[in-house]
Amino acid sequence: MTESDEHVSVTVRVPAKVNVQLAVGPARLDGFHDLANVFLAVGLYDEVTAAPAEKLRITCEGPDAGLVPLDRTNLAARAAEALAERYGRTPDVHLHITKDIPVAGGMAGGSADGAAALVACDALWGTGASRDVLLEICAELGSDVPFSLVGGAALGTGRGERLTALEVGGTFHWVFATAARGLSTPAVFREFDRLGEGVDIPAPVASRPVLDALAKGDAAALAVAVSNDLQPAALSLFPELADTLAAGRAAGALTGLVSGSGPTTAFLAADANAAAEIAAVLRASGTCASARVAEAPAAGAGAAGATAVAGPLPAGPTLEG
Ligand SMILES: C[C@](O)(CO)[C@H](O)COP(=O)(O)OP(=O)(O)OC[C@H]1O[C@@H](n2ccc(N)nc2=O)[C@H](O)[C@@H]1O
Ligand SMILES: Nc1ncnc2c1ncn2[C@@H]1O[C@H](COP(=O)(O)OP(=O)(O)OP(=O)(O)O)[C@@H](O)[C@H]1O
Repeated sequence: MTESDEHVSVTVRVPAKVNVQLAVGPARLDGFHDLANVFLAVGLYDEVTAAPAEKLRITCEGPDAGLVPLDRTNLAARAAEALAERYGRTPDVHLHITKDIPVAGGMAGGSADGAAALVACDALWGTGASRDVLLEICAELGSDVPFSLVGGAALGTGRGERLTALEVGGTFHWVFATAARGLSTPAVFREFDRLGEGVDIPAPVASRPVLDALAKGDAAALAVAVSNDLQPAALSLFPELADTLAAGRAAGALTGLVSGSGPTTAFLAADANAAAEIAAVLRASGTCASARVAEAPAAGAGAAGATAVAGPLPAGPTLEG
């Protein structure tokens, strides 16, 4: 950084996700599960701003900021360290997270911040990492992180990190009901294993009706086709979610399902008006902490337009000066 770059900062916007299909295979020897994971990026966003600093520092603002770790376990910090290590530099960066994605909600909030931090540091440091290198680092950080980089819709195979982009033929209107407490992703996978003991679990396969409904932008067809193999495990650990699902369906949702490992519940609506109505009914139902509307698909952290560079501040006299 030269002196004139001192005030440069890079801000990257990154979306949450919902899984419109989450087919889970048996536990692998490494403890992970093979998936057929159909990701859809939705318009609830975190922002990560990277600015030069003497050493790695994380700050966070937003209603759930108190739940976010500010040490090196934060996925944004891990992303900065991974990129710095790869290019032989020090991760001398201040990462500020503006958090709007529910924490520990099954919407890949931490993964989103990891992907956004990677893109922001790459731009701030002028690293020029290729998309393949960024995707490789994302996959090291976590199974959901590559998707946060690409956004849109994608099929994730392996543990969910191997992505194939999917076509989306229209806008989908969603409502997300957040819960008063979080669920741990490893705990939900463990519960999946416990519930499946003695059962022959087939290898996961992507659902043709899900892919076709996405490609056509057909909400009614998608509502019939969605599935989440982790839902019984999430409901087993968090039985009250059944009340939220019932309330959203009664309010006119085309379908309701647990988002990923939960406990956020996701409701598909016929249009924007229906989504607003379902959110209002859910808020009044007493079965959730909050209800938010969001449209899909949304662009990922690596998309053109997701990155904004600010500064350097203009030289010369200030207003006071
Ligand atoms: C539930 C989903 O959010 C659906 O998109 C993801 O599969 C979870 O992705 P993630 O939070 O990025 O997960 P990771 O950080 O990679 O792994 C956290 C833990 O979740 C479990 N895990 C995760 C992914 C996977 N395919 N199989 C697993 O069993 C493992 O116990 C792992 O230790
Ligand atoms: N940047 C971050 N934002 C939120 N949580 C983070 C972050 N970095 C690390 N964490 C840790 O990760 C845990 C899971 O948080 P996160 O919001 O990513 O859950 P999630 O949305 O359920 O994840 P996923 O859907 O990918 O399984 C948190 O409880 C927190 O301890």
